[in-house]
Amino acid sequence: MIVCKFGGTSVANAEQIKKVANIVKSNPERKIVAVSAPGKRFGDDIKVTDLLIELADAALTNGDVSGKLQVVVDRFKEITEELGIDDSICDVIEKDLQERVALDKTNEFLFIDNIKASGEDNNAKLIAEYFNAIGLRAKYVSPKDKLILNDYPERTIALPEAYENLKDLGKGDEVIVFPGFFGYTREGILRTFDRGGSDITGSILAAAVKADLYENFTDVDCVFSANPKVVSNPVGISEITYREMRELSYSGFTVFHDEALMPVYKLGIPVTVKNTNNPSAPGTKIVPTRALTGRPVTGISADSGFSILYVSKYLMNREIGFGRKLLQIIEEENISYEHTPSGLDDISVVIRSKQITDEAEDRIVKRVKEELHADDVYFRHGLSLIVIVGEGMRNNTGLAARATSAISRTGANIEMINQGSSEVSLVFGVLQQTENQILRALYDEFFAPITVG
Ligand SMILES: Nc1ncnc2c1ncn2[C@@H]1O[C@H](COP(=O)(O)OP(=O)(O)O)[C@@H](O)[C@H]1O
Ligand SMILES: N[C@@H](CC(=O)OP(=O)(O)O)C(=O)O
Repeated sequence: MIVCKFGGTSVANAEQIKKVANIVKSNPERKIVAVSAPGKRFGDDIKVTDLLIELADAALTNGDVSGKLQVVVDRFKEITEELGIDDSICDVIEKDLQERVALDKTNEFLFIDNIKASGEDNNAKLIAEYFNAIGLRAKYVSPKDKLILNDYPERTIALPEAYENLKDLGKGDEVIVFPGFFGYTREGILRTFDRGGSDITGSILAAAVKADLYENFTDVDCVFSANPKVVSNPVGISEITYREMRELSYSGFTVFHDEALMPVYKLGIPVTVKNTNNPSAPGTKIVPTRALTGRPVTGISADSGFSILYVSKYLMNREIGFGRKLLQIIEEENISYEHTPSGLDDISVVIRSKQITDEAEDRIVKRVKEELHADDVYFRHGLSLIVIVGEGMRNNTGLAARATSAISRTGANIEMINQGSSEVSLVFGVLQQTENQILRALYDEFFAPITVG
């Protein structure tokens, strides 16, 4: 059995949904289809999820609820009309949105989740209806009582019972259309995953039914070795390991959500990233292991929005428990960290900036000074991480030197370097404004064709 996930761009309008139906029809193994909310139809279009967030904000601040609600309904109306299906589904969608907007707003976070999830939920209903209208027997299945999640405010994850509840999905005659991005707690409270989280739903479904393959359909022919929006015509990747993909997707390869790897990884289910607009292209296969080719680097990713906490103290290396106490202060602010490169007398903690408020920053600096008696403590913001990833890097000496000289040729400064102990990644912290320039320089260093001249 194959589980497929169709991203927002693949279900953005009627034309795209018709392509989805053709893809599903062309292989009877495609029994489970996870769908996102309608995404961007063109460059500066707005995703339905973003329209829904605006609607939720308006509902919380007594803004223009009816106008914003209508914009969402109109998106679905347009799709319904162009697909030529019964437009009564639009009344269902409108009523559903009105009910959600009227929900309890005591917990704003959960209220917003409820509104956001309607994009996927209503799109799944609409797509199931379209499949049936064209003779592809299909059934919408709600995540309610099936995709069980942990409780708010923990970071959203599926509980083990979700896999048990979903294990028989797809065993009947119909194609299952399942909304991505959300599930429910044991008490029936709706929660969403992080943005881009329909990839996670697809992976959970693939693991639950022990699928032979998880196909992730998007709008590019494959995963490229660098973001195609920054590097022109990057090399495509035909095969990549889970570990490489995890490193790259956490740090900028938005094409596949990093949390979506875990459920399939545990069972060794292969994943392919394919293009809805060009389904015959082979795509990228994500696999447990792969033969190492000549090229040591598989991909280079870049992501902005990082901060670094620098701490220095003379003889830090002799002080038992210094690192633990420092990380505990960060933990007590409910902040997670990405990397902790260190020297003899200094340590840096790399954190996603969106987690740090001004107040938390002041408290951390004060506590590190007073409780750990550090000589120097400060935060730097506005940083990007550039991550060079490749299974082949382990056996390749001189790679770090090549990377640092390529960066230095751009004139940019390196704020932090970290090599993961798995040795499949090399991380550079740089100033945000130098990110694209460095990414292109590193791409040229490791991927540009060698010209003899
Ligand atoms: N290394 C990469 N390879 C392919 N696509 C990438 C890469 N890095 C970023 N992207 C972007 O990811 C986009 C696809 O992801 P996303 O927008 O989430 O699609 P979907 O709507 O299918 O979920 C591509 O259009 C591309 O711009
Ligand atoms: N619609 C949600 C979930 C998702 O996965 O969307 P997409 O497939 O468009 O990345 C979002 O925008 O975050």
